[in-house]
Amino acid sequence: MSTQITEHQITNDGHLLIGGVDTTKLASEYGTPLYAYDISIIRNQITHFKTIFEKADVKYQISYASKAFAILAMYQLINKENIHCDVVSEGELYTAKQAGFPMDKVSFHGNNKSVQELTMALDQKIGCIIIDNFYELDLLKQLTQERQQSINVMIRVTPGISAHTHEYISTGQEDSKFGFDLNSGQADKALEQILAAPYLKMLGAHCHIGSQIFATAGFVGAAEKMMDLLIHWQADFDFTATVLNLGGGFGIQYTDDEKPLAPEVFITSIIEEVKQLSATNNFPCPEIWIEPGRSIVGSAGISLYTVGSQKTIPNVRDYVAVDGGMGDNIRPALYEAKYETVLANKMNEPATHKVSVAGKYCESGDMLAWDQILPTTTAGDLLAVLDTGAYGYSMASNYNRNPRPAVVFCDEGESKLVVNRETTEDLIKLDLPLE
Ligand SMILES: Cc1ncc(COP(=O)(O)O)c(C=O)c1O
Ligand SMILES: N[C@@H](CCCC[NH3+])C(=O)O
Repeated sequence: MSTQITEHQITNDGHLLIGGVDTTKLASEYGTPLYAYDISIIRNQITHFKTIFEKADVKYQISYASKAFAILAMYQLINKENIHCDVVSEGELYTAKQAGFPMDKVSFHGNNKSVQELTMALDQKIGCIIIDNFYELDLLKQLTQERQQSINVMIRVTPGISAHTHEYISTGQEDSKFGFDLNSGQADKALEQILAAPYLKMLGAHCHIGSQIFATAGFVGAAEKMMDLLIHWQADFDFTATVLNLGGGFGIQYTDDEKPLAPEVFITSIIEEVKQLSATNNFPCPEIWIEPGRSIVGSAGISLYTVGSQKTIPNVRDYVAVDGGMGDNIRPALYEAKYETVLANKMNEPATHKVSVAGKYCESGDMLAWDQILPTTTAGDLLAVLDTGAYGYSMASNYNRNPRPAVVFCDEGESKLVVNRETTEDLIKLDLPLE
């Protein structure tokens, strides 16, 4: 069984609890597949991040990377925790707005923001636009000039740091679609243009080296390069940045053999580097922003499925199929991501069988987990995939015309439905008949 589940999370009759709620009750009340979140984990993680900065006595901002999980209730939850968030699309910005999230606490990311998106950001007077490229910079100069409206900006820089993670989620290397390249001087050119633009208020620089990172070296290297950049900007452009945004990417534990560093290890090493370079260069210590996504929501969520068919190939493999798969969690198919699973209705039964958990989609690659040691599995059992809170529901699709699952928040033994299950009628809502 996963080391991440303690005896407090199991009922006497062997049912997995989440946020104090029996998962078998969740399944019968809301159906499966179902995303269930223990929201105390989200709150605690945010408090934990805050405490690290407060102990270090530096100015900081935590900006939740909402792409990890972006629904109305999530924006409302993080607003209660009084942190910022970043959005990457009109849809995320709209959801945050509808959730009543304060627009001045929103930053906007993206490597190809449309005129419509930039206009919406200006209409909503959001906190900051993180400019990614010269095309966007030109658009924003033009729009702010026409509207005679000022807006805070930062630029995203690719610092030339390779994070040791899956290449699809590595973003800080020079050869990346994101950001202004540092080595060729693009970042300096962007700064000059911003300083000359009357309505763009430059806060500082941003970088994000990648996601699911397990070592501090990349963050420390990025902090060093970014501080060098800010010091150079002060010396050569007479511009003193007030914000250094070092992005997200802090890795979490998905499987027993992964050993991620605690957030304090990452954050403390970043803070120390920034503080030390500020002091030695007589540069005012900038406000340090981070953009954690996965590390805030990942371990708070599980996906619940009902077991259906099984297939045994003698001397090869036993497959157990569930009623969801790559439509509600694309990560195993996309990144070969690994998860731990449990039989949520048989937590006290001995785990004796090695099985691989297949989804129901028409793709051989639609597997949720390989080689799981579970109790004897029968049709109707409730299977939980653990730690699916980040980039699970947010990357869900309707492939094979499967409706997307419902989402519930659980806390202190109570559950609340926060996203309805899609229906088959919903699936044809946008379709138009030929005749
Ligand atoms: C700019 C930016 N910030 C923050 C994040 C959040 O990363 P993570 O969920 O790994 O913390 C991402 C996604 O990788 C990102 O692209
Ligand atoms: N979607 C990725 C994370 C990186 C995306 C954000 N830049 C994942 O599921 O691991």
